[in-house]
Amino acid sequence: MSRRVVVASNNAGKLREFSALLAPLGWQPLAQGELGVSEAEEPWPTFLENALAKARNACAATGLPALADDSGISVPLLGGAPGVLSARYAGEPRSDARNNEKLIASVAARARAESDWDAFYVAVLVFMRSVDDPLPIIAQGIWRGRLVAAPAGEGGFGYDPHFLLPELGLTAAQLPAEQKNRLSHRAQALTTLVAALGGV
Ligand SMILES: O=c1nc[nH]c2c1ncn2[C@H]1C[C@H](O)[C@@H](COP(=O)(O)OP(=O)(O)OP(=O)(O)O)O1
Ligand SMILES: [Mg+2]
Repeated sequence: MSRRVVVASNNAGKLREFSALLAPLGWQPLAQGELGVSEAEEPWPTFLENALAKARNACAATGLPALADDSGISVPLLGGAPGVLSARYAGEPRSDARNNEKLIASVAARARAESDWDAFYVAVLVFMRSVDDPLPIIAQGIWRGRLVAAPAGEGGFGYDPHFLLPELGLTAAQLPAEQKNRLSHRAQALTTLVAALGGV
């Protein structure tokens, strides 16, 4: 039996990863853009609230269960920035290239020690069965790494070319997709979410 679920995202990189992650679970992911769902506002200060807003928006528009992801990269040296503002870090129009440039310049201007380049990805996932679901399933994942000034790799999306996994010696953009999908914040959160969902 396949479970139809609207993936409440317009990010092509996330949609690609969710397709790969959900297929083996027997879920049938439908991109919200293909169903005419308009983009949700995400003005909140927490990943959780933004993910809830996205999931509820997709449920309301489609009448189907929805899975939303609000995610970002956090740098302790920068007080946790860009965090929930990761997608808009360098302002409008949104651009991964300009976001990466701003992030690396901000860290390089302040960094004194190697550990100042530490960073982690965060993903909060929300699964809602319907727009009035009183008990959405919520899960989070964290993936620790270190920023590198020189981008490397063609895979992934967003900040991946600058996100090094020190123990692998590769950036997230250099990992084969299957490996990123075993290790990432998004993959960890999805594993937790599916376990919490149980047979519901
Ligand atoms: O695995 C990742 N690899 C690289 N970058 C990543 C990753 N995961 C999140 N990120 C970055 C991209 C974006 O700058 C922000 C997410 O922002 P976020 O609002 O959740 O997504 P979005 O606006 O791109 O699409 P949408 O809201 O339609 O799902 O964090
Ligand atoms: Mg967004």
